[in-house]
Amino acid sequence: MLRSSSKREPLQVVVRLRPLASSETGGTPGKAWFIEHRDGQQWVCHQGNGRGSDAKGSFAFDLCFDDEASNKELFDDAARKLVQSAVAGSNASILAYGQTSSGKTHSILGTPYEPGILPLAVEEIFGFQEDGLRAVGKQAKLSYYEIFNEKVTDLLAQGHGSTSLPVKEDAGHGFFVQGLREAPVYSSEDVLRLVARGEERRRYARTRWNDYSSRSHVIFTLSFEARGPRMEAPTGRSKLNIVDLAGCENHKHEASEDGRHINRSLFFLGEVISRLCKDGSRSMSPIRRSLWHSRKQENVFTPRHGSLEVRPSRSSSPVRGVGLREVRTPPSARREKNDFIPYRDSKLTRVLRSSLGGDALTLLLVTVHPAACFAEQSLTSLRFATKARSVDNYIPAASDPKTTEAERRAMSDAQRIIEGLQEKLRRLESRPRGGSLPDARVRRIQDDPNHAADALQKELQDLRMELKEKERELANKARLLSERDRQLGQLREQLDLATRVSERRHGPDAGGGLPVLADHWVSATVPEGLPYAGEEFDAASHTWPLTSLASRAEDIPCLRKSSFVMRQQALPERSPVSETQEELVEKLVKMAALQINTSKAQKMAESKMLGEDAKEVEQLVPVPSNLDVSSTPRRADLRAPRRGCPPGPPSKSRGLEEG
Ligand SMILES: Nc1ncnc2c1ncn2[C@@H]1O[C@H](COP(=O)(O)OP(=O)(O)OP(=O)(O)O)[C@@H](O)[C@H]1O
Repeated sequence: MLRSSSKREPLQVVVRLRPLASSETGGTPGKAWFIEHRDGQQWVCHQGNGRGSDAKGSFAFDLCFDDEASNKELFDDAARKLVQSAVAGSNASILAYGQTSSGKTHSILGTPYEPGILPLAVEEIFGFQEDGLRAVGKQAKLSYYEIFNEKVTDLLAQGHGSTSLPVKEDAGHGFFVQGLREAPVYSSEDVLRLVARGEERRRYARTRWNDYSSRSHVIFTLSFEARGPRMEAPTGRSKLNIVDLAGCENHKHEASEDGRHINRSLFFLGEVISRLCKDGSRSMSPIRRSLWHSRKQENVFTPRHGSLEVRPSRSSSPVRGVGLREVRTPPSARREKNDFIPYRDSKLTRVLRSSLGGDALTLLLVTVHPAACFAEQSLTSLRFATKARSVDNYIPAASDPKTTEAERRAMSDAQRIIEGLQEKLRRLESRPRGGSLPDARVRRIQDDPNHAADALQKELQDLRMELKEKERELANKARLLSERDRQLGQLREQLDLATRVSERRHGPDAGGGLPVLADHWVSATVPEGLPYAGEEFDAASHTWPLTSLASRAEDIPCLRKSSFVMRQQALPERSPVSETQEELVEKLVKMAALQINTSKAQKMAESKMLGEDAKEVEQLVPVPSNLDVSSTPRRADLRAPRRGCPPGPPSKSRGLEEG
């Protein structure tokens, strides 16, 4: 029911073989894998090609890139459209998975001579318009963090507070990293500078197979907020995640503590993927699926060229010639048995929740090391990739204007609550009879098993009803929210209209929507020490000129000149301010205070990171929640804003003309 307005989008899986250096063959000659285009599909094939004991089979994928493919080709053919979708308003994720040294970081970050997916994506986002994202009414924020040994570290921040950040869950955001820095970015230079800074903190180490091996999962997130010309509150949000997963390692060779953590978190990732495979429909042909079911008892199945292949078992089989090449439960059976997806088992799967079975368009890039000595690990990666092809994500119909942000949020809330209840139900169903129940209940079951069974049955039924009730409640909530959105839209239209009427009355030269206000001082009760206070705020009189707001209009989207023009010279000496206008001013001042304070704080945090001015950062205080606005005209006191001045009372000598 909740997914009716979403579009099903399977995970897109692409495979890349990296070039093989002669020093890397590990004693085993040659390349083990090659790419073949056949039957309108692309295959990664093992050199053994199905013959002899070396045979590993072939795997079909959406796209395969051989060792001659460049990062640019990879980006153009596989990643560019996801990046564009993220800017347009859908969530999108690009995940790089593969064994250590298979080329994940090379594909994601690249080199100065061959930029990878990340820099190419940034170029695509900020470089396609002269005015970057502003031209399309978007603002972007960047976060960059790593998960190392189950600990989240903010790569953009410094100090103790930035390591071991908790991953929390809430109704509005789903899983999120608490306390993570989100830096506003306006150009590709901004992003790449911060990424370069983050890379200095990222954990790399020399391993047996890679001189510069990533020891952590690294997550780059660009969040986009859409804002209309007059609407200060964001009207839409989307995210682009680019994830460079740490490489899986073979325990025989690498038994380090880090390696074990990496393998464990990748195991949980594999578990989530396995549970999400509904029926393996993309990895299994109809013939194979029916054979699977008919031969369930015998368990004979090898994924090879989409056909069934019978192979002698490695282990002893009771039936000669019908061996157990792979013994697996069909995914559909697993799914029926247990609909619960274990996202909570690791931090990695929590933060990737929306990319796996969630609401993001997802590209899984699986990198393969072609050396024969890595054939087993490559095979594991290719099996993982095959499984991932049958995972479906559900993309909200972003292009449908009827699907509001509020509805989308309500839907994901509902989804989470349902998952929680399903988990509760599952636990209850799988609870061992007697053993783990409290003593009193055990006694009751022993005394009267029939009655106890009825009671448990009833408990189950109640839970199911609770689940249904919650679904209904959330659907109502979604309806209410969309109604509220509609009303908000109407109010905005009314405000628009009022502004236009005002413009007509006072003429365009009188300064747009609120001409009579420009000549007034707004007295605002703001706590002392507010970071912007020193620039435009008279701490002694607690007075803040609206003219300074107008001069900041360039920086503050809510005060863009197009929507809030003030030209003091053209205005009458004194004009009355109506109550409604007063209210409007109060709102604008509040919003401006929040905006200025936020951007200031972010800039200061950045300065602190650079170690430039730690004192100023300490002076940060919370944005005031109440601003008392009075409309007393005080033209004689008007002063022009003083950009870049240190905190303190403004100079009395400056005149209006300087504005
Ligand atoms: N497509 C490619 N073209 C040229 N060189 C490559 C390519 N892919 C990988 N390499 C080289 O192989 C080495 C290992 O690659 P990389 O560090 O990207 O592997 P990785 O999968 O990220 O490893 P780890 O998981 O250990 O971090 C690097 O020296 C890299 O430059």
